[in-house]
Amino acid sequence: MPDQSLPEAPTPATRSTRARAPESPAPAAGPDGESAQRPASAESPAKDLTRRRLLGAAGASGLVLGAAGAAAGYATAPARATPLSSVGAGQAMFHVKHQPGITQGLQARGHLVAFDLAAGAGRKEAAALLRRWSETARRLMAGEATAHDDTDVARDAGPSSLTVTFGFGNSFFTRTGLEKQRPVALDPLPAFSSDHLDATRSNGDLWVQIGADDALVAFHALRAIQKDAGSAAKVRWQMNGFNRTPGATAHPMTARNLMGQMDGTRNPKPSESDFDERIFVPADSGKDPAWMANGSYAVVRRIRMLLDHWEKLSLKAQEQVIGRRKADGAALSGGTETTEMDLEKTDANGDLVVPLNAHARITRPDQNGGAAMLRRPFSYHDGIDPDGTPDAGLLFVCWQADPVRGFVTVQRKLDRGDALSQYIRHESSGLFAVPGGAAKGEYVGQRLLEA
Ligand SMILES: C=CC1=C(C)c2cc3[nH]c(cc4nc(cc5[nH]c(cc1n2)c(C)c5CCC(=O)O)C(CCC(=O)O)=C4C)c(C)c3C=C
Ligand SMILES: [Fe+2]
Repeated sequence: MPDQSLPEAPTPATRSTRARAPESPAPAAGPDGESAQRPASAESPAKDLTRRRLLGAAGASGLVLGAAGAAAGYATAPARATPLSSVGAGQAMFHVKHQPGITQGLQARGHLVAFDLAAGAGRKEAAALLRRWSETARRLMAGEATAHDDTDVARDAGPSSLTVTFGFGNSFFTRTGLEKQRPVALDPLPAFSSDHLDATRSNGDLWVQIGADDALVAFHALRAIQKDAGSAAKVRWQMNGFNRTPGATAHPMTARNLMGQMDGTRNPKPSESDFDERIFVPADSGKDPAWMANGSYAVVRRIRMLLDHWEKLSLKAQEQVIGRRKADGAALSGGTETTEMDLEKTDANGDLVVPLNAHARITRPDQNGGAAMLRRPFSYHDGIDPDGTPDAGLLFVCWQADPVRGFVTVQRKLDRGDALSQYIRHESSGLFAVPGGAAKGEYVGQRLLEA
């Protein structure tokens, strides 16, 4: 399927009521020369530039649309004179080779939600649901209203880089009688000794990841997805997360987590030659079902950070736990954030400067038989426990072509002796098969549900 990541030039039929920014600024370079905060996009820089120009042209040519060009649902809106900011105008495409929300840069706001099919709902109801969800995702990602009963929550905000991503859990295949189509890769994750998992907040038949650079846009999408579920599926669990707001700082480009570390430095980059084979299922993997071509497997872990404990450590001790400097993310062996870590370097006493159990040492692909994953997390904060402990941490979402070769291999290693493990607690877990993007006229998962 062709890469359809470029939006079409707006026509009266496809126009949104939301105005475009005159020109979105080019993203500042991240450590890899791409923007870590905005497009860590799989689009080529040329395409991305073309897209920005297109969006810019729309603004420049006065495409500030009112009732005449309105999308359904906002048809009675008065003419809109206020152009969107570059944040509001950011737009991810729905009809793309790989579902949106995997290679895009981190978004400021995220919702993860798992659903279980209702009693009596099977393959037919699931297909109808995925069709409704896909249409809602397509519309909202384009900055349009929902097809019915839009709540108006996001009407002034533009797409704000909204992405909606859909996945299937192991139990989905039993519920729908599609056991023969269940990927082997969806076999349950092994238990790890450090797990403190809450089953009620783990797994689920269906999983939806929503991300946007505006909190109202993200909530609007969450609510629409929930309402679309109707009587076919009910929410099993739901989690809210956040990242730094785009534009808040030009440097560092790599986001920080709630422990204060720069997190994401060594993520695989779309520009690397083995990126696709590490992250996405090929058409002919020999082990995945055909409907998973161009898809990926998402491992989701709610990892609480034991911040009271962590924050008592000295800066030096914190840096030894990770093996990188807190201020600039550079390896303890020296240089800048992107300087290759020297695993052999010793100090005057002959001790390794990057300790043997440092998190950034033991998670490296070259320490794990090449295992790699694309980490795309959200931080979370769900309030403060009665004893004053913050319920905060990382909604760790990682993407890979093979979860056993990726997440499981690395987590097994971490379980055996990661310096970070005494400062975190894995509280919930999910593994989902995320099919490739829907072609025009298709819905996500159609190749599974209508095979
Ligand atoms: C099983 C996989 C991983 C879990 C779980 C995990 C949790 C976790 N990590 C941090 C902070 C950092 N992680 C960093 C690097 C890093 N972590 C993983 C995997 C898991 N992390 C990998 C594969 C890597 C990259 C290794 C490499 O290729 O070199 C870093 C260093 C900076 C960076 O490269 O991103 C930090 C910091 C936290 C806080 C956490 C749980 C809460
Ligand atoms: Fe990590």
